[in-house]
Amino acid sequence: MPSATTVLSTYSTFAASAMLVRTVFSEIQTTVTQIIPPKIREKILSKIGSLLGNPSSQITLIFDDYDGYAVNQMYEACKIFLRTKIPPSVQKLNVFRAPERQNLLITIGEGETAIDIFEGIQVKWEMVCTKKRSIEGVDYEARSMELSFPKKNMDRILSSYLPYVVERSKAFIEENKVLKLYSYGGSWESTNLHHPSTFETLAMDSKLKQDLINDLDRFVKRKKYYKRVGRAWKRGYLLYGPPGTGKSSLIAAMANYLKFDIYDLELTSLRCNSEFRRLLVSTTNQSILVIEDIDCSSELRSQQPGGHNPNDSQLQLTLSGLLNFIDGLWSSCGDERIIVLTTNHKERLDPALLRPGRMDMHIHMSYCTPCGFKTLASNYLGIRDHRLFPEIEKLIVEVEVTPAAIAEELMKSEEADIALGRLVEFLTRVKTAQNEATDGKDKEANKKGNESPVVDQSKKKAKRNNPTARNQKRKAMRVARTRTPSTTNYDVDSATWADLRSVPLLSAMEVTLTCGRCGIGMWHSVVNLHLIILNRRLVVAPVKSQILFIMRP
Ligand SMILES: Nc1ncnc2c1ncn2[C@@H]1O[C@H](COP(=O)(O)OP(=O)(O)OP(=O)(O)O)[C@@H](O)[C@H]1O
Repeated sequence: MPSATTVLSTYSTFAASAMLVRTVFSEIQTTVTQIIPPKIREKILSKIGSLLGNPSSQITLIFDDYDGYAVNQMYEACKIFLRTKIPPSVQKLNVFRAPERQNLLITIGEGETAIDIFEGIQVKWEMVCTKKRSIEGVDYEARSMELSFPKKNMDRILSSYLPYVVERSKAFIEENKVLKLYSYGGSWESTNLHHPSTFETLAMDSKLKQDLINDLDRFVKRKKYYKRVGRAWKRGYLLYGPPGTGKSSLIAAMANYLKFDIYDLELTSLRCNSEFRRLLVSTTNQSILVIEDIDCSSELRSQQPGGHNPNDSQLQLTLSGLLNFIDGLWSSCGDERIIVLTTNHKERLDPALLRPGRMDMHIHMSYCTPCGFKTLASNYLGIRDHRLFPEIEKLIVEVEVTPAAIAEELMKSEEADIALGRLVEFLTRVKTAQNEATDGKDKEANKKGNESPVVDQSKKKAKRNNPTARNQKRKAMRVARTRTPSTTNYDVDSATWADLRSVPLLSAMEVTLTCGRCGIGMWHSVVNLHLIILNRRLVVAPVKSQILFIMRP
C-alpha cells in the first residue's frame, strides 16, 4: 500500500508536469492571437485546449492495475476504498477475496461509475477495462480506475483526497487481517488464528484491563517516541496466576485487539541458545512472542548436567541466553514487537527475569471475582442480572475457583435458571471440599506441633547428614510437579495438597498417590475422598459421578 509520502511525491512530479502543460498552452495562445484571424483562432485554440487540457475543464487520473509486472498498490487501494461508495444504480460488481483477508470484497465492476464528495469537491470514479496485447503477442485485459474531478481542485485531490483514500483502505486491510498463530517445530509453522477472546469477553479486574488497554494503545502510537529516547520499540508483559485464570485468553485478546500475529514458543523444544536466537530473528514485526510456563522452561535447562561449563551456553538453552536475548538481540531487530511470558508460579522465577525494565508490566490473573463472574454470565448466558447472582457472588468470594471452572459450568445449559442453579451446587461442593482440605491441614499442623522433641531432633539430624540428596530430591520433585505427565499413570509424589493441585494433568489419566511415603494422617483422609479434574487440575469433591481420575492403592 503506498504511503501518504509516496502520494505526495507523485503529486510534486505531477504538479510540475501540469505547470509545464499550462505554460505551453499559454505560449500557443499568445502566438495564435498575434497571427490568426479571430474565428479560426477560436476553433484552433479549443482543439489544442482539449488536447493539452484546458485549465477550466475536468481532469482524469488513471490508476492502472499493474505497473510493469508489479501490482499497482494505488489501484488496489482505490478498489478497496470504493467498496463503500457503490451507488444503488450499479449493475456490475467485482467480487474478490485476497488470500490474507477474512471477508469478500465487493467493488464497482467494469464500466461502472461511483460518485464521491470530498470537502465539497465532487469526484467521479470509473472502472475501465481495456483489451491489450503483450509484446509476446498474448491478448489480455488491463484494468484501471479512473478518477475525474475539476482541474482546479488538483491540489486538494492530490494532497488530501488520495492520502485519505490510502488511509481508509489501509484501515480496512488491518480490520480484516487474518491473524496467524506460529508454532515452532524445527521451523515456524503457521495456522490461522481464530481465537474469539477479546477484552470485552475477558473476565478480569476492570481497572487492570483498562490499564492494559491504555498501555497497548500508548505502545503502538509511540514509534517516534521510542526512537527519540533511544529505546527499541518493544514491550514485555509477564502474566502470572493459577491455571485456568485466562492467561492464554488474554494473549489472544491482545492479538485480536492489536491485529498482531502470535509466535508461540515452547522453550523445551529448543536445544541451545543459538537455535533460540535464529528462530527469534525470523519472526515478523507487529507480532507477539509468547513463552508459556517460563518457570518450567528455564528450570528445566539449568538442571542439565554440565550446565556450569561456560562453553555449554552455546550447546544448551539457558536462562541467561533468554535474558541476553530480551535485552540485546531482540532489541536490535524489528519493530512493534511484544513479548509475553506466562507462569503459574511467579515466586519460582529467577529474580533476573523480574528486574525492572525487563518485563514492562506484570499482570496478575487471579481466581474469579464477582465482577469476573458477571462478565462470564454475560458471555455465556447473555444476562446481566438474575435472582441467583447475590448467592453466587457470595460463594465466589468464599472459594478459590478459576474463571475457566465457572465457564465450564455455565456452558452446561443455555437456560439461565438451570446453568446458574448448577453453578450454585458446584460452588457449594468446592467450598465444602476446600474447607475439608483446610481442616485436614490444620489437624496435621496440630499433630506436628504435638510431636515429641526427641523425634524432631532425630529428623533434623538425619536431614543435616544428607543435605545434597535432600536438595536434589526437592529439585526433582519441583520439576516433576510443574510438568504435564506424559504417561497415563503419574506418581505425583507431592508433599502438600497445594502442590498436588498445581500439577498440570492430561484430560484422562490415572493418578497414583504414594501415601505410604507421606505416612501422615492427612493423606489418608485425602485418599478417602474422590478426585475430580477441572481444567487439567485436581480438585477434591465428594461426588462419585464426577470422578475422572481412578485412584489406585
Ligand atoms: N479470565 C477469563 N475470562 C474469560 N474466560 C476465561 C478466563 N479464564 C479462563 N477462561 C476460560 O477458560 C478456558 C481456559 O483458560 P486459559 O487457557 O486462558 O487459562 P490459562 O490461565 O492460560 O491456563 P493455563 O495456565 O493452564 O494455560 C478459556 O478457553 C476460557 O474459555
